[in-house]
Amino acid sequence: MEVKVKNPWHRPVVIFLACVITAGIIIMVAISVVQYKPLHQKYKYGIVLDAGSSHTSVFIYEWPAEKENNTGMVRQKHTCNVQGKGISSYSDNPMGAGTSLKDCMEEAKQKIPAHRHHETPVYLGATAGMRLLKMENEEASEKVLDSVARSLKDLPFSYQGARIISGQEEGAFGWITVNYLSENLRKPTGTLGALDLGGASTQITFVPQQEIESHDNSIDFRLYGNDYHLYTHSFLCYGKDQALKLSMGKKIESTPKADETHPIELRDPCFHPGYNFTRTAQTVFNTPCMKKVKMANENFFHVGTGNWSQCRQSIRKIFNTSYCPYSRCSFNGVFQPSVSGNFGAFSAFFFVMDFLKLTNDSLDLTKQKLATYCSTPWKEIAETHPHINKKYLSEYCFSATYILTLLEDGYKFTSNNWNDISFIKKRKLTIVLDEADVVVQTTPKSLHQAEVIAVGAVADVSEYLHAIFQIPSIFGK
Ligand SMILES: Nc1ncnc2c1ncn2[C@@H]1O[C@H](COP(=O)(O)OP(=O)(O)O)[C@@H](O)[C@H]1O
Ligand SMILES: [Ca+2]
Repeated sequence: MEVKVKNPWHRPVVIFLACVITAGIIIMVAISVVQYKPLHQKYKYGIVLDAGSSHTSVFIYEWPAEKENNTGMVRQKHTCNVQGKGISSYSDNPMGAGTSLKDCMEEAKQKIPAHRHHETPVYLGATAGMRLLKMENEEASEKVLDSVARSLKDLPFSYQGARIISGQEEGAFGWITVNYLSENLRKPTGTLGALDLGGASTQITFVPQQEIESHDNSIDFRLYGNDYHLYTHSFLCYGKDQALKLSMGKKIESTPKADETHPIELRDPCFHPGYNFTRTAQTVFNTPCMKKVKMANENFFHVGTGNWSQCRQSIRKIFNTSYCPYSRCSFNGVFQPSVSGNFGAFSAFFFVMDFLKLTNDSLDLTKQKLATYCSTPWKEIAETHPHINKKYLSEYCFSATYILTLLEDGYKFTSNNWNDISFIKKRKLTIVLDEADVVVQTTPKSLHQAEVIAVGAVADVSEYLHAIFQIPSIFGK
């Protein structure tokens, strides 16, 4: 006979187990609810590194994965400034270039949800600092690029490339950015020309009113269903840091030595009275922008005299306007149609003019204010701005005078069209995507490749970024 043994623990165990299972279900539901939210935010991301001559910035873009009403807003979700100098400064320690990106890329990992990492494209574009390093020491420039590439490939993101972009591309990107910012590409109204002042190069890009006489200065785009025919030029060595070296180099070469035992005293009208520093000639001549000189190991005294009109004269000497193989030139024999329409001036154009509060004046008033500023004693300037980086602070007089000379004597802006230039901070980039066909193409010689890109309407930003980064292949470089 079978005896049913009554287990006294049976009911409590069942109750206990039921409780545990219920609690488990609640916890699991709670976890999935919490996780459900980001999953259903459905954003996509892209990362672009702008490796400038003076520093590298990391931009994270974000846009809805599924476009509602066919419109997708792309926003710059986050910017991170890489600590230290630009990647081209790592020529003696290439590994350091890759390492320098670590903190910002760690931040990118935090800002982008983990489940999106693998599909997030990451691009690095290096500008004029690396162009100069490549001219000076190609092997070193390759090592630096290898090092940043390796560091980006080590991340969970989708590595798309790290390369030096051409001056033409840089001009084109600047123009596209300025016009995206002002939503001009979506309106039938005119576009803004773009003026970009970096440390090592400067770019001018606009829709010309006359025929482009030199092939190298022409780019053709199709964006949002409109065709654009642009003039662009990038002046290598005419960013404000290289221009300062060019201008100081010229002064040093024409300064007589009092005697063999004393260093040269460079009396510099572009620096404030009372400014006085000892420098090595190496800091001026260590650039492929100038001929190597013998005195590179010598010291010189850099002494400010604060005279705006003399400063202007000295800066004019770095622009060669004595020859022009075309109907019109800006300087150094470079073709340029006359400037027309409105311009957005950004990067160092903005930093400098904004610091000096010179963004809203007439050309004449700008000159008057600048003359007063340059003649202000260095002690007074330094006391008024104790928290501003001393290098920037000491150079604002030079930088602003250079900006005026470049715009007036170089690009031929006049007091009549000076106020067509708006000094703009690149605001957070917001790109509105609807059925945006981003098509980029250029001269007939590489039309084949251009057509390949032209076939597909750009569905989302990663493709837009891709298209942008493809420009060089269309340029046939
Ligand atoms: N707050 C500031 N004041 C003055 N100059 C600045 C400021 N911030 C950045 N700059 C300058 O802006 C320039 C930026 O150039 P960068 O983009 O690094 O070089 P490039 O585009 O030539 O590769 C540099 O000359 C840098 O010193
Ligand atoms: Ca730049």
